[in-house]
Amino acid sequence: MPRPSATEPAPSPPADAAQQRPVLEIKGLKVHYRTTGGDVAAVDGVDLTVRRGEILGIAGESGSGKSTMAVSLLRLLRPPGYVAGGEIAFHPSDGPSVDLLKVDERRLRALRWRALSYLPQGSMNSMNPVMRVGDQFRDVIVEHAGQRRGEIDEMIPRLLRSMGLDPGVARMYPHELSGGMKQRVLMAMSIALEPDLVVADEPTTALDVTIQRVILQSLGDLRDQFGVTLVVISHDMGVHAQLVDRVAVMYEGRVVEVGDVRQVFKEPQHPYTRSLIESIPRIGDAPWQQKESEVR
Ligand SMILES: Nc1ncnc2c1ncn2[C@@H]1O[C@H](COP(=O)(O)OP(=O)(O)OP(=O)(O)O)[C@@H](O)[C@H]1O
Repeated sequence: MPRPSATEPAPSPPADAAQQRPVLEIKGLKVHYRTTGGDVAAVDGVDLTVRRGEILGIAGESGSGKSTMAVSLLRLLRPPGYVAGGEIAFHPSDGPSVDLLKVDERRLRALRWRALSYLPQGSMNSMNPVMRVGDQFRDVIVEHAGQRRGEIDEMIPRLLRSMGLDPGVARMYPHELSGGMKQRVLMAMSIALEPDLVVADEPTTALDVTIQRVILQSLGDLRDQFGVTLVVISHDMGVHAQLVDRVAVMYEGRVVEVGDVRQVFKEPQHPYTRSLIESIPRIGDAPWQQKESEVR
């Protein structure tokens, strides 16, 4: 095959090749915080691949670096944090690959919501209190995909229904919704523009147990119904046992173990993983045993 000349753009890979590429490849990521006592290495050389169509869990106790990694890959890291090294290759299904750490702000804005969505920790409290839910949807959709304006009124009820919410929720204000409803509204918003990847940081924290189950089910639906790839960050190993395909365990800024979730629960390789698994409260069947029994 002739090589493209310097003036000719390189041919894009065929669509099926793009589908087979991972969504995200993190290599040698280092993120530090400057403190008066010296630099803290919050993320200390992480390599991690997110495969297309999977739900990847990121586990680890508070302080292990999970959120720092999430905000870094979305380029939302604020001082005194800074990226000390590494690269994050993002491969959207309908565009060229980019290094999220180097891409310019304009391109990054174009990727947010459309290709890469983020549900930050505590995002339920980030909704605008004086705006109806439907208007908050419209804002996101119009700002990031103006040309779809005509479709919006049809899209919002469909998205709300897909997350098990009544379309009437669009007319409500955030204070009229429970925590679980708000979380589902945000999840519906996160997939409005059909992104390749959704990163959800502690999506079930601060919700009671029954609502947690509903949220986990809805997160699973995002992947099963919409084909979204998900990264779910949670300190709660029970969440990983019930939801994810693969889990990466972080400890002191490093990924100490990554693998198929059942394998990791069955035969944890790292002592830290073992201690995380042992710390799950057991009432009757343990969550990962439930998952296995559901398959049988
Ligand atoms: N603004 C900051 N200044 C200094 N150190 C920070 C700052 N933010 C986080 N850190 C440190 O970085 C490390 C990783 O924190 P990070 O919040 O990423 O962990 P986490 O696993 O997401 O925990 P949590 O779930 O509690 O947020 C911790 O040692 C934390 O103390």
